[in-house]
Amino acid sequence: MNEDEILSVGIADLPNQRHKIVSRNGAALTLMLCGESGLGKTTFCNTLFSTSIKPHMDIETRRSKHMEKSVEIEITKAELEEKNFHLRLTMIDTPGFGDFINNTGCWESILEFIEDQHESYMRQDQQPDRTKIIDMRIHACLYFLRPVRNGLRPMDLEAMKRLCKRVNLIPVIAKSDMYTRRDLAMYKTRIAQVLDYHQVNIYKPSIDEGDPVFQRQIQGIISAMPFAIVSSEDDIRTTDGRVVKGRKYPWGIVEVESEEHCDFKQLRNLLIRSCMLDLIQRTEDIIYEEYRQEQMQVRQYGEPKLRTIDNTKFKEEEENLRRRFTEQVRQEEARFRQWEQRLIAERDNLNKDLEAQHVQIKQLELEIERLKLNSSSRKR
Ligand SMILES: Nc1nc2c(ncn2[C@@H]2O[C@H](COP(=O)(O)OP(=O)(O)OP(=O)(O)O)[C@@H](O)[C@H]2O)c(=O)[nH]1
Repeated sequence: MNEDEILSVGIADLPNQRHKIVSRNGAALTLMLCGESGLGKTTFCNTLFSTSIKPHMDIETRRSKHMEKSVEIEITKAELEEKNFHLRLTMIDTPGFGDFINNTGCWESILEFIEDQHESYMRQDQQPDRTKIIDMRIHACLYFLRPVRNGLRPMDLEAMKRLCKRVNLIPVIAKSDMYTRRDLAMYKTRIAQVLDYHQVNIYKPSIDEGDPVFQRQIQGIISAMPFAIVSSEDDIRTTDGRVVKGRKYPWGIVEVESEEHCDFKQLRNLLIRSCMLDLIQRTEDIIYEEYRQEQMQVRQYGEPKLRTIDNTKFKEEEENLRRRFTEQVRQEEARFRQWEQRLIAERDNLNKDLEAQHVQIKQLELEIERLKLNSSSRKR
């Protein structure tokens, strides 16, 4: 054995062994895309992995989905490989989210889906055989925002308040090439302030104490939050001859990967480079654990989850149904009362007729009696 071989045995080689195991096994990453239709979720997904993972929705389907007025869950799976590292990717899209005039409670079905994945894992974990566990717990939810003057739309704030408790939440300002630099800086500050004020706990990568290069990278990612991104699946040739992913305008080219133009690169670093493991570990060790502990406090081991009727949409429907039912009962009662009064009036009329006929009969009887008396007195 030479000196190098001796050094590569034992504790000092643990990181290499770990690296080999992780490379061999690969990783499974589940990402959720949330945000109203047309904000560029599909384009982002395809730009992120430089391949057409998700097909674009055609206009007709998009229109019919709008008519259905429901939030759907759409799952796309893909296997990616880079430098012998396998990534089993699951993308979860939420078509219909925030697309209607009344968006009250539209986050409920998404929240329920996220919780169902924790629940499903917990139940499988309680089984004797845990070799075939299907784990669909979501490691990060990218929330696509369309900023407004005061930062966030109330619906986005309400949705994020709830989602941040169950998933690593990453707010993203979509289509940032639509805003001027000054507006974008203002939106970023306001969104951060609003989220902070309302204690919306968005994902912040943990800073590794040891490695200064890694620390700088993470600092860069944190300072870019909330990310303002531009996505594009098109290759554009720049004036200096480079071919880049970008969007071409009469006034110039927006390069997706340029840190001068947007934060796409920082977000990509976070998701699939520097912080992928942190996202997965935080989901398993903190978010899932919190869910498990909460559930274990309110139910017995193995007992099914209690479905509380706190779905705002259901509550609204229930309230409408109750109102309609009360109104119908009120109308039926009024109709019945009218009918009853008509019957009473008819009965009174009949009684009056009867009375009149009775009087007539009595008069006729008296007449007969009188005639009988007259005829008998005449005979005598
Ligand atoms: N200006 C600009 N346009 C973008 C950007 N990203 C996507 N788009 C365009 O926006 C349109 C909608 O993009 P999609 O990716 O289909 O949006 P989506 O959120 O997936 O929409 P749904 O499929 O309806 O949920 C397309 O024409 C894209 O080319 C961006 O960063 N900037």
